[in-house]
Amino acid sequence: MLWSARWKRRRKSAGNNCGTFISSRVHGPEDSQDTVFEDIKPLLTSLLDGCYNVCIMAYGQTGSGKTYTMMGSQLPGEHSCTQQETQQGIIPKATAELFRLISEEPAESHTVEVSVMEVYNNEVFDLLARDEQGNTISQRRDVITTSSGTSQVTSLTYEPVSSTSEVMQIISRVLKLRAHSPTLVHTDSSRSHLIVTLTISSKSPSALAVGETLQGAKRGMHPASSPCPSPFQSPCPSPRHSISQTPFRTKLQLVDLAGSECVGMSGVSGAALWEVSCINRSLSALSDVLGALAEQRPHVPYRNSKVTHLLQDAIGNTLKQPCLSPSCPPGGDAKLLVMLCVSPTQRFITESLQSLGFGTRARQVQKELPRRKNYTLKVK
Ligand SMILES: Nc1ncnc2c1ncn2[C@@H]1O[C@H](COP(=O)(O)OP(=O)(O)OP(=O)(O)O)[C@@H](O)[C@H]1O
Repeated sequence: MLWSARWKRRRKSAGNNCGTFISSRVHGPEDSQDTVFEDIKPLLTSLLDGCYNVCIMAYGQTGSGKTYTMMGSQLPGEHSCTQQETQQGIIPKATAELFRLISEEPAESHTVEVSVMEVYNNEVFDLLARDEQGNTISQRRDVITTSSGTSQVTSLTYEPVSSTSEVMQIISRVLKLRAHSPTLVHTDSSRSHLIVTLTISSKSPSALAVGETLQGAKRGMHPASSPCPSPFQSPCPSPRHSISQTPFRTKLQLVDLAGSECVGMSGVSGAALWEVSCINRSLSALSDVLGALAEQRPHVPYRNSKVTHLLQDAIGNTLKQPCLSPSCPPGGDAKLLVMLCVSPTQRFITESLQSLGFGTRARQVQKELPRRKNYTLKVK
């Protein structure tokens, strides 16, 4: 597991006393969206190899820049192309990179489907559901644990997509359904966790054995006999196609978490108070899960909250179909990158320290979890 911290652009200079925290990478206010994305890019190659599910999540207090980091500063269509590209966040950039990688593979070797969910007040909503007239609506769904121990959202809508613009059009359409409300800290605060999932399926693995090997060599893959590389360096060798006739599926989950919030500062009351309580409880459940993984406790409380249950596979479970490569770790892997968004102002020092504490906990997760559980987490 790896985490990066991002300081939101500050209006005026403000000191911080967070020097005792060690991070994998810290981005300052001057760092562009492109620079931030350079941390993400190497993760994406693993998706096509079928070795890993990848999850990138933004965590931080309300108003600290999670949506800006994940989505960018405006929705598609609001500005000129060039401006749009430079200010795009991780979701559009990762989607574009994924389709670029797919374009280097043999034609029609991979298909992609998108699903978009929000977790609001500890309930999961499918934002791609449609009513009888075909209009997009938000529909409540259940999360279940399958017999193989993985989590699954029942009746979730998946839309096939073949380009970045298609994905972004879908996202911009459904973002209007996401719960937002103004608080004293942030005038357009997201009140839910947003989860965009791109599911990548191999279409015809048996027909691809030769082409895949050539593409692998082109992309500089390691020989099949070498050990699986670090999750943030280069792709895992993928002899899966030539060994297995079974298509594989991997998931890229892009998560914009709702912000942690101090009720006194955000000045909410009534229904909004309930929202804050649900947000804070789910974030604390996420922290508990990381704590349990870090301490290698036999029980990890994934089911204490819908968001942890939903992200169970991404945080610590195996791929549904373990990688058959002799060089991959048994049971497959999940790769999780946590982007910590931190305010530079002294006023929010308590919240900033709390966010950095979350990152520290994420880093404490051990490299190898007990084999009995059959999963592995990578720590850098
Ligand atoms: N790195 C940055 N550079 C410039 N502007 C930024 C940056 N980060 C955030 N902002 C701006 O700060 C404001 C709050 O950011 P954003 O909406 O991303 O916060 P958030 O963490 O998602 O908040 P919430 O959890 O309440 O939804 C937005 O107007 C956004 O454009």
